[in-house]
Amino acid sequence: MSLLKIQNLKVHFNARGKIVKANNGIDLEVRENEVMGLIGETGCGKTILGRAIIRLLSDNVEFAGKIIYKGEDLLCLPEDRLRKIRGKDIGIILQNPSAALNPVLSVGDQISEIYRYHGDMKKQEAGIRAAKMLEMVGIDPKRMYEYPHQFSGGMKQRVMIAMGLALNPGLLIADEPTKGLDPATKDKIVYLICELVKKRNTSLLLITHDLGVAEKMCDRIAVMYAGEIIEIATIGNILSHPKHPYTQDLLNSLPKRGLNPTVGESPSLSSPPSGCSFHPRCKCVMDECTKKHPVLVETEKGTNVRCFLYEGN
Ligand SMILES: Nc1ncnc2c1ncn2[C@@H]1O[C@H](COP(=O)(O)OP(=O)(O)OP(=O)(O)O)[C@@H](O)[C@H]1O
Ligand code: NI
Repeated sequence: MSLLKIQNLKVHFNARGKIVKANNGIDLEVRENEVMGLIGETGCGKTILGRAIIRLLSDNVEFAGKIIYKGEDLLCLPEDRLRKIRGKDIGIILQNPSAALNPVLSVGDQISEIYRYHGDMKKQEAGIRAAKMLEMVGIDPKRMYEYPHQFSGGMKQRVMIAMGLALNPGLLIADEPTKGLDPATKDKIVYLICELVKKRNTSLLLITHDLGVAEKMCDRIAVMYAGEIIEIATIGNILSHPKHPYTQDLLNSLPKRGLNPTVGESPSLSSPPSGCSFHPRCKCVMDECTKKHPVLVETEKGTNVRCFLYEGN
């Protein structure tokens, strides 16, 4: 069953007269109880997509398309309705917990605030709930009176997870939840998120650079390039039969496969190359790739690819 269905989503910024097409025609579905990974190199539009779902973006932005959550188009909702959905139905763990946490509020108060705002709870009751959430993410509830600067990177990330899941959302969006953590802490955080979303029947949209993390956590993967999705498949198929030349390059850039990153620079989102945005860097480039824009086509059940190598097959 589909929980979130994004249809032809366009998120364009007007940045000093230039139109930055950060998301340019995204089609993506997240099913119930599914972990969907979103991968792609820096600047390709992953964070913007995560934030667009709950419209947590700057004012210089224009949207088009649909973001259907449980049958309702979030793009049509007024701000006050959306504010109630944020956190309650859709939780988000923002990139960089140090910036996302309030330095002058204790971690307990930051979690309590969520319950007081959404659940209309009294201070004491909200405090009890906050302590339970801390315990759930493996933090001694006695530490609820401490401030973010007293916590390590991994602990701050645990607090973010507690906040993201506090109201038991149907969907959790986690933006680079393991970034900057050492390998052992990373593994623990990955394990914790996986365990919690399974236990609570929460779907997860996981944004990550790290294919190793995606491999451990995801059921399916959507690969983004220059504001578009260029391949969607199960994690098994992505790892064993990557179809798009860019996905193949991404896999080859894994340390265990020789660490060969894609040559060339990622394209400008305000003036992308003609035809397929990836053609200037593509090892399989053909004549038509420079002229026509490929569409996302199903190559086999459950695998969709945006590449002329597979069109017409
Ligand atoms: N407010 C804004 N105005 C103009 N352009 C923006 C704005 N916010 C983001 N962008 C542009 O949108 C593009 C996508 O950014 P985004 O943060 O989604 O990338 P990302 O894939 O999450 O990268 P990373 O992996 O580094 O986090 C970038 O080129 C960025 O410069
Ligand atoms: Ni990002």
